[in-house]
Amino acid sequence: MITGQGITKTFRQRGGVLGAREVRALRGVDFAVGRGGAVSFIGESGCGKTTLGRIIAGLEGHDSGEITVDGVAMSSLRPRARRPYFRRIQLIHQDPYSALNPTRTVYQALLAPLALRARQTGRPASWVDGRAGELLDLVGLDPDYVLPRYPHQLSGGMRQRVVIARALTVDPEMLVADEAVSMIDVSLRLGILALLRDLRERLGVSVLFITHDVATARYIGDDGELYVIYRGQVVERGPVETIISAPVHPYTQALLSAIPVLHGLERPGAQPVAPTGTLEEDKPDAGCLFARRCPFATARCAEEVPVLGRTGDIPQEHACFHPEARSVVAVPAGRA
Ligand SMILES: Nc1ncnc2c1ncn2[C@@H]1O[C@H](COP(=O)(O)OP(=O)(O)OP(=O)(O)O)[C@@H](O)[C@H]1O
Repeated sequence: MITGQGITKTFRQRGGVLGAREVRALRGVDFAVGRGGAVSFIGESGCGKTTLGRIIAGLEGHDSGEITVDGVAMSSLRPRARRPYFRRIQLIHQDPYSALNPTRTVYQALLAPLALRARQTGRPASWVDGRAGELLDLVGLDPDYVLPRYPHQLSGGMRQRVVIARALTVDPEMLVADEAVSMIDVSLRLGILALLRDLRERLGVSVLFITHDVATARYIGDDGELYVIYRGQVVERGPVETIISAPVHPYTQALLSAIPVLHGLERPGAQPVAPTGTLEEDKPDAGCLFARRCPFATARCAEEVPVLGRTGDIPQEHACFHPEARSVVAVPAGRA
């Protein structure tokens, strides 16, 4: 189980005509991902998703809050002692080409981490070759074809499968997939998403999926949880199917309205919820962060901060004073 409590992160950006400024990338994010579980963080560009993924994978520090891995608080350990824990959390980047060294064959890319793994687990060096083949099989690649090849000789989908196989060399507990299919040809995306779902079932590895596209989040697993994040804050959280079929936060509704196709959810008469303004415009931090763009905001929203939690008989958690399941759905394909 990997958890985060109250994770905050502020970047200080220097330069530019406006001089230095602070960007509050994360404002107290809580999450929990159990063994074999699937959690998706969705939100528009700049909402803090990538920052969160990097913090969870141990690649970026945070200002306050706590990450625990199997009950061990990372803040209680020295940086060196944290490494074996963070090694269990492997990040899959959106660009598989830049993640692989172009001068190394797939065999060479897998050799180093597998040799290290063999030493760590007391296995003979001969184990490495067999394991490389097993891992490629597991990600749906033919080892004989792929092992001697360089990244440029493979398709984008195959390269991403190699990256996933390499992440599996350390027997991870969780894969953090940051827009893992966004740079892959549309025809190959579903295959990668199905692979991640399959790995959850076969290996019990959990998947934390970071995306701006809720339709892809669904494929990771219907049993998954969705976290909708806006300006560094989780505004709605719950089972993926509940949130997609009955979102209650106006920001989630706006996100879903922006999706051109969501098969099976097109309802006649549904009206898209259109947020007003842009992300940059709503600078003030008082009250609800979404208030200035929200079509349903009242005076209360500008003054009081809504806290993530449940109200009434709404099943999912939300941070909104006026939650209401609205019929938002996407414009069917071709009519966007
Ligand atoms: N290293 C950094 N230095 C300064 N500011 C940063 C840094 N990394 C991220 N930011 C800022 O933090 C905010 C959140 O960025 P982040 O990349 O986490 O968002 P995101 O939701 O992943 O967006 P995208 O989908 O475009 O990658 C943005 O305003 C970004 O400009």
